[in-house]
Amino acid sequence: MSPWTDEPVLVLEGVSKTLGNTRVLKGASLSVAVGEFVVVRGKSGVGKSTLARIAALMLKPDSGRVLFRGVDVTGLGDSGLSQVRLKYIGYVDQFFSLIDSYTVYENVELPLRIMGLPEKERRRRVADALRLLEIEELAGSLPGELSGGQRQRVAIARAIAKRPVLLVADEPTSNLDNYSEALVVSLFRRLAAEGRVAVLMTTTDLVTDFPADRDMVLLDGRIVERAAIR
Ligand SMILES: Nc1ncnc2c1ncn2[C@@H]1O[C@H](COP(=O)(O)OP(=O)(O)OP(=O)(O)O)[C@@H](O)[C@H]1O
Repeated sequence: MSPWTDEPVLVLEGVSKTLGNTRVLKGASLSVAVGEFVVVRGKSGVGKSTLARIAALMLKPDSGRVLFRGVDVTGLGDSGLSQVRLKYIGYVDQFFSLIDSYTVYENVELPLRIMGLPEKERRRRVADALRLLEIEELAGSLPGELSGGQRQRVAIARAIAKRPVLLVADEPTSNLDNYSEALVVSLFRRLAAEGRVAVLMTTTDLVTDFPADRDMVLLDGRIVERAAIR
């Protein structure tokens, strides 16, 4: 049995965050366990990226607790947090953050190098991730040669190649055509269902039905069940 079967991977408890003069999060709470695919919807500017960055341990809340695999990580220093991120978290940000001088293959491989994986394992994981995102033919291309949607799929491939325990994807479908959006969403659903990962996805899409275990909305700094406001 997996050591964290019953324990949510990530718990946000009453998390608040002010950026500039804006109180973006006002006691937001959420939990995600391995096997779960959780969607957080919200209009532009409501704080989805702020929430995603806190969930990916990229940003600390002003108050509230962040538990990762049962441990309160709010007090951890930068190097402790970056160790946890490197080992356990895949994060897809809104800007893709690809390295322009690296090929698609090299971009997806980079975190695996930093993790210290042997070359054969790196090759296997990169090939798997590129295949799952249907971008094998782009392996030798540079990011500058790709469309926005292709770059987004590369960023998702890079995050899943790490085989993270927690995958945080901030608006990962915003640049995708309908086909690619369905591909990505069903991939998240499948990876979670296979019990390999806890997936947290944000989206500005308030309409589409996603195959999520929990469908939440970020509203006025808090997270509520979508069903409760329909
Ligand atoms: N560094 C910052 N300094 C001041 N205000 C900020 C900063 N970053 C974000 N904000 C503000 O915080 C609020 C939430 O931003 P955030 O990026 O989390 O929203 P979002 O829901 O992800 O938006 P979008 O869907 O447009 O990406 C916005 O009002 C934004 O203007």
